[in-house]
Amino acid sequence: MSRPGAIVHPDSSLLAKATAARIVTRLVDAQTAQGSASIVLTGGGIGIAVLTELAAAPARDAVDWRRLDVWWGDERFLPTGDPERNETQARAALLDRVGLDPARVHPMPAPDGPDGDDPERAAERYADELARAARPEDHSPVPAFDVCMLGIGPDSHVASLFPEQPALYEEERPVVAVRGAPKPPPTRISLTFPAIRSAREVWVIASGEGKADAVRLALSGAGPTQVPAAGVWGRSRTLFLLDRAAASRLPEQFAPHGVM
Ligand SMILES: O=C1O[C@H](COP(=O)(O)O)[C@@H](O)[C@H](O)[C@H]1O
Repeated sequence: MSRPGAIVHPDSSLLAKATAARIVTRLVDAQTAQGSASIVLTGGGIGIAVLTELAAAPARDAVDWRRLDVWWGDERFLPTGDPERNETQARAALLDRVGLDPARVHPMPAPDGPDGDDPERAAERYADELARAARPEDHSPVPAFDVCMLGIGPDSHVASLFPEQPALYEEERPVVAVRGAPKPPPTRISLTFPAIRSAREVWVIASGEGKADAVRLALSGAGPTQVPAAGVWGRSRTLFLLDRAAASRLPEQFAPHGVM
């Protein structure tokens, strides 16, 4: 477990650009040290904006894209190609523009996949895929992701872990089906807290004043059942990457120097 830190950028555009640059550095470092790297993507407005900036970044090809595994933190359980799927948006923003190995891109299953309209079976299938990629040294049924990116909702949800929902109590399974999500669509698939905490680095990315209360609560020692974003951390590093508006109600101990 690592204690969270907060980094504040002047606006959402610079937050997206700076996070894209941070991804390049993180993945290059991991590939240099280990030979390959892994990343968990998030959906949502700022999550996709980061991928768009990464696609446009002059340094993007410092990453060896063929030696990268791409996973998702959550997915809206909608048919393949649906514009609301996090996968569809990530492919359009970045994945279709770089030279990834298709075998190393791991979208969460869709209802037109092998398990049909059964999100519980789809979640099990994704857990199996993660287990096959985990190595003994990961000490976990999922890989020790080099970076896990997470958006955060105004209600403080991360991935598709919403306040007061059963998925928050999951201690064994790395992936669960979520039914009755308060944000559409109601049926989703999500990594659980244990899977997210297997990541070496967890980055919670937030833009806009509408996220300021959720960010404040997440960094104030709130309980993860009420404030899911308070329950995520990385093995070596936990970062809240914020724009000034999302950081406008930070607890005092996180008040940044210089940027505000
Ligand atoms: O539905 C989702 O929402 C969250 C946050 O999205 P945002 O647009 O409010 O930033 C996202 O993190 C999650 O991946 C996605 O499925």
